Amino acid sequence: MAATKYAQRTIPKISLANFDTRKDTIVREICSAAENVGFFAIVDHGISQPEIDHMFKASESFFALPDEVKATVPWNPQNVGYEHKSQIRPSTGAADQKESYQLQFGENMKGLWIGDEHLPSFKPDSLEFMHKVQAVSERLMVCLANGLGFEDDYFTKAHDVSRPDSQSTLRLLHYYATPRTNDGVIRHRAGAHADWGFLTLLFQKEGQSGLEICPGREVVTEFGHGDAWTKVEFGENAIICNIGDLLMSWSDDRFKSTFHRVKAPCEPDDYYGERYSIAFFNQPRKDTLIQGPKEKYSLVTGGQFTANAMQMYYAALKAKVEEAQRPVDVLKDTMPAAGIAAPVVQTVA
Ligand SMILES: O=C(O)CCC(=O)C(=O)O
Ligand SMILES: [Fe+2]
Repeated sequence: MAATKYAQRTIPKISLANFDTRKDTIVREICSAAENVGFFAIVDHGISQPEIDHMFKASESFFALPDEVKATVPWNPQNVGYEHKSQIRPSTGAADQKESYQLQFGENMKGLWIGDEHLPSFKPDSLEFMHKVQAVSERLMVCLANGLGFEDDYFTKAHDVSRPDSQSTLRLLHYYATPRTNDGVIRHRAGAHADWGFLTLLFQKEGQSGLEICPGREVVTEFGHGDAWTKVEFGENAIICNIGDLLMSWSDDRFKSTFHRVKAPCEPDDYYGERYSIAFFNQPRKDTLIQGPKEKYSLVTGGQFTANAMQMYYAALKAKVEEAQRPVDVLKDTMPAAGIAAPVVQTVA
């Protein structure tokens, strides 16, 4: 197999310290990163390392539960719950070798919080962490709105997590250790993709590397296959942020939604151990009206945008699976792309 090509690219690291007095500088830095790379890291964001470590501990405790206990909170198309090895990406046509548990703030979680008898403080601890990540997201939303010429609270109102139908999602991820065998099988972790939502915030653990990006989606090959990738490596106190497809269209393509992946370990220097990460997907309310300041794309609601994205996703996946001559049936139980709430009726038979 050809060695992966890598390119040195600078992924900006932006401090949110003294936000109120430095707001103009922070807006400039965030908008420039969003326009040029689509990825940036934030530090001095106000969530302490012990708070992040505590959430990772909760995540590890959840994934360490017996399979039959995890099966009591199964994933459903509202994009909540537990799944393992069920997410097939259009870029690979094969399931990611991971398990994940998705949590939301509102009514979609009914019956899907792991029971107190298994993990007593899991729900309150997770909700507390989610509200902290939401608060950081709201600062970024103020900057992004400001940069696009909208009122400061334009995006925060569209992502109000106190609404019962809020769709923003915290996703706990656990990638299994990959055997160092030389059998030619690629064990995908998170196959190359772009996120469909508004803005993703990602927490990683020191030493558990693997996240890579391939910017310039308009010029790279399909899903960046064969293109040059860049490793995303920051200390664990940094939050990695990336623009999703929704914000790309909401900004008339000014801000870039970028291909990224967690590399399938296959070369000697790759990281083969297990990896835990935590992603927070900001998703707008279903009734939000979405249109960029230049009206490049027609007006859609948050709900319509999601449904369109889902349709495109399943069409791409179907094409990939057919190309690999596997029965389309395998799509029946697949979960949708990252950060998106699927419609209840799936579009692929
Ligand atoms: O686990 C990671 O580091 C990335 C996950 C990701 O890109 C996603 O779930 O959308
Ligand atoms: Fe992603």
